[in-house]
Amino acid sequence: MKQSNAAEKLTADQNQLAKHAIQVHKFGGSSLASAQCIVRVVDIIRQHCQLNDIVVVSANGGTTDALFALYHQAILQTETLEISLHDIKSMQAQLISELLSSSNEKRLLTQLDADCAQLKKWLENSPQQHQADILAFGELWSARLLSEVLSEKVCPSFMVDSRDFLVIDNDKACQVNTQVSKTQLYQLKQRHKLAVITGYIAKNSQNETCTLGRNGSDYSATIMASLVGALNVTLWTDVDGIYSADPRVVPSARKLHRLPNGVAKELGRLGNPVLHAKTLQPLTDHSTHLHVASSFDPSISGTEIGKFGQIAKQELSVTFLNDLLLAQSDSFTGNLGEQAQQEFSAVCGDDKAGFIVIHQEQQKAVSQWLASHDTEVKFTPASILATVGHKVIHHGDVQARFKRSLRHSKTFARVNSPNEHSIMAVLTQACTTELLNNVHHDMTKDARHIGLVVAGLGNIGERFLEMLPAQLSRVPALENVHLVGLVSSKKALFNNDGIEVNQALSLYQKDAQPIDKSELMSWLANHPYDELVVVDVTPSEQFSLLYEDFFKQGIHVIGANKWAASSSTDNYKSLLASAAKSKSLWFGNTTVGAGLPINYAINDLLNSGDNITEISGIFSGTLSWIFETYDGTLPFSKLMLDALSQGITEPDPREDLSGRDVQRKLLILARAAGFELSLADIKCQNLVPDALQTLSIPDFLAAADQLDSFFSEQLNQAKEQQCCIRYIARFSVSESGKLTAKVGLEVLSNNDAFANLTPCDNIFQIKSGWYQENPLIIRGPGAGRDVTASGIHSDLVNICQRLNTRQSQVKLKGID
Ligand SMILES: NC(=O)C1=CN([C@@H]2O[C@H](COP(=O)(O)OP(=O)(O)OC[C@H]3O[C@@H](n4cnc5c(N)ncnc54)[C@H](O)[C@@H]3O)[C@@H](O)[C@H]2O)C=CC1
Ligand SMILES: N[C@@H](CC=O)C(=O)O
Repeated sequence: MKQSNAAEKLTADQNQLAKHAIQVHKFGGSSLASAQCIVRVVDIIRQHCQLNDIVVVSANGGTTDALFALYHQAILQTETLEISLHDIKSMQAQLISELLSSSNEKRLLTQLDADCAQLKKWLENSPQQHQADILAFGELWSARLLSEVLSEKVCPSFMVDSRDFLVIDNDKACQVNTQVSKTQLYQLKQRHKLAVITGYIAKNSQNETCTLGRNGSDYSATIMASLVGALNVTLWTDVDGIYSADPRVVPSARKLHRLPNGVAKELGRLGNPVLHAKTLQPLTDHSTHLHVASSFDPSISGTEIGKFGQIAKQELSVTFLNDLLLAQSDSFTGNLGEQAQQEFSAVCGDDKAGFIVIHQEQQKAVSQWLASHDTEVKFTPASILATVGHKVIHHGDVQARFKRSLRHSKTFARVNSPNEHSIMAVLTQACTTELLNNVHHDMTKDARHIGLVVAGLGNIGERFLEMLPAQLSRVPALENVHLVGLVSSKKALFNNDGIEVNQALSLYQKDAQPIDKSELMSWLANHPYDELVVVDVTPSEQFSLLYEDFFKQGIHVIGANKWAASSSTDNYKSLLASAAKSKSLWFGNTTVGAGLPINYAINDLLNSGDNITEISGIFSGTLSWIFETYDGTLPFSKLMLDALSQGITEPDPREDLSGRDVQRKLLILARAAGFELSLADIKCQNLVPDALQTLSIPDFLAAADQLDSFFSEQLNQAKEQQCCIRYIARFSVSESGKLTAKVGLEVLSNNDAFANLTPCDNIFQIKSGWYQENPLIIRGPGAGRDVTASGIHSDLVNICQRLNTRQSQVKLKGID
């Protein structure tokens, strides 16, 4: 969940901090089914509630079913009534005893005795008259117990029987008398205490108990939210969100992290197992957000329902309703047809073709209605299969895809819903699992939405962003990638609805806000995407220290930054282990050789069973460019400044001249080849004189001519032997397993393979079991804006291809 606003155990006087923006938390029966579940709920309340909030509860799991069974036994006057009553009482008594201290336990057991005596009386004497009163005990017991446990363990709490304030004017349509209910609720509220209120039950205008129908507690929660103007309602349940299809039937269904209100309502109407048709009704007038979250694993972000921008509006889902009736009659055409659709809240209908689709239990009412119009009707068993999405009926491509996905099925008709959020196929046979899976696949392409955050908006980051719009529009694997974050060392811009890629940098300049590490991590931890990829194009060690946290959150990383991959052996191993544990992907092909596929080649040899014995070459684009160009005509320092202005050096060129950058690259490759070593194991020749090593970057650049005499001397000596100077990296492993690694300036014959590169090119020479006599050579541009940014794009495509084929993990009832 987004916030952790823990309610400490506070006395009344300490409660000045109680916040005013009320949230409603509703816990379903499965979340309260056992003492263990209730302890989990208490923990959630401790983490997520404050004293002004409202907690709404269903009956403890299984209790409403047991009360229904009691009621039916009472009607049938079966002999098992006594035993069943005893069972239900024992279950409650056990929960009380397991959860409460002895004095409160005694008090609640006495109340339970009294309740059960009353229950018995009603069951024996007048069950039909008291059906709702009988069912109401479930919520009553659940609320009473939870509020006692909270008072003992978390904060002062009190229980409210919703029949003391919630008035339903019309039993059938469950119309709330808002004015009366609101006034009475405010009278009942106690300052500085957390209210635990019964869901599912209310009273009618005759002051009798009534129920809000199956799953009515969700409806109770949203009614209460609308009465108190709550900002958020969280439905804590046994699933971790709403999926693009029922995940028990469609394994490739993916979680919908954000659903626009209208779409959620339509899903509820058309059979979504989590959302119920009435739940969203009370929330139409103001901007309350609804969350669906798992009480079995509150750390998983669930589904948020509310007002969202473009990306959330792109989501498509598929749902179905079986056991319906197709009713065809002349009376269902024209105005009368429209009237019939409204009268029976038809699932769908067509007033030109003359049919409506209704629930089976409405058959009698429909027949009677038609009899009064003296028309005939034909009823046929039917089902509907629908694709649901924001204003989906207006999307020609979705219409065409839906039609195509149904090409092998016998479809009676296709109908657009009047609210514009669904296209329904009416079938005269049941919708099968196979059909649902096929249509889901065709409609959603089992697509996963991938959020992209770019950190580091300098030389390479800027070029990466310039290339991004064209990449997104032409590479199929990037179809569902959304740029959602831009981060520099001081500021960040985040937008869950996506940052317009064509204006990314100007939007960043205009809207970015200062950010610290904890704000950054909090945003990243709460992103609403199936997957999040962070591209690290900073040169920052600080930023690389966040990788561990990224991996713990399941975030994927593409790094051009070399710090993490060349950090200490312990840290490197721990990063690999964290990434593996949370299935995070970590790509860093551009850390060595920019866009050249050197890391891929090494991985491939290793994965194919080859043994690498030697890696050597020129690994620095900067040093390649400088030494290939340096013939004594221009001073060395002039060439270095030139390389800096071309964007091929590190932000501080001393990283290159000191050999550190090459040392890191050699370490990265040796590790990729399967060897365990650290930077200290690689001898490094530093070409920066001591006097220049500690200067600021501007001071170093101003004093760069102090480099010249050393290099001119080295060059002249080499020339005398018909040779040249190059900065070379060498790694080798002997037959006995001894590792040797060094980077430094070497004098090479002018004919050497490393001596004749195009300036700025890198060359990598690999010897292995398979490439012994004739080594594998990879050569090409190894630094620069274009090649590095395109190398990062290549990593992004690779990551997205892998992520797109991943199945989402459905969590039901907290089972891993
Ligand atoms: N220039 C090249 O040819 C290649 C560069 N790289 C690597 O790419 C990375 C970026 O290089 P350039 O773009 O040339 O550097 P740059 O200095 O032009 O840009 C770096 C950007 O990172 C930002 N930054 C610094 N610390 C940060 C932090 N803690 N959090 C967020 N942002 C931060 C800076 O504000 C700046 O916008 C470096 O790690 C470099 O080693 C890798 C391969 C080739
Ligand atoms: N300065 C580096 C840039 C890439 O890592 C180089 O020249 O290779």
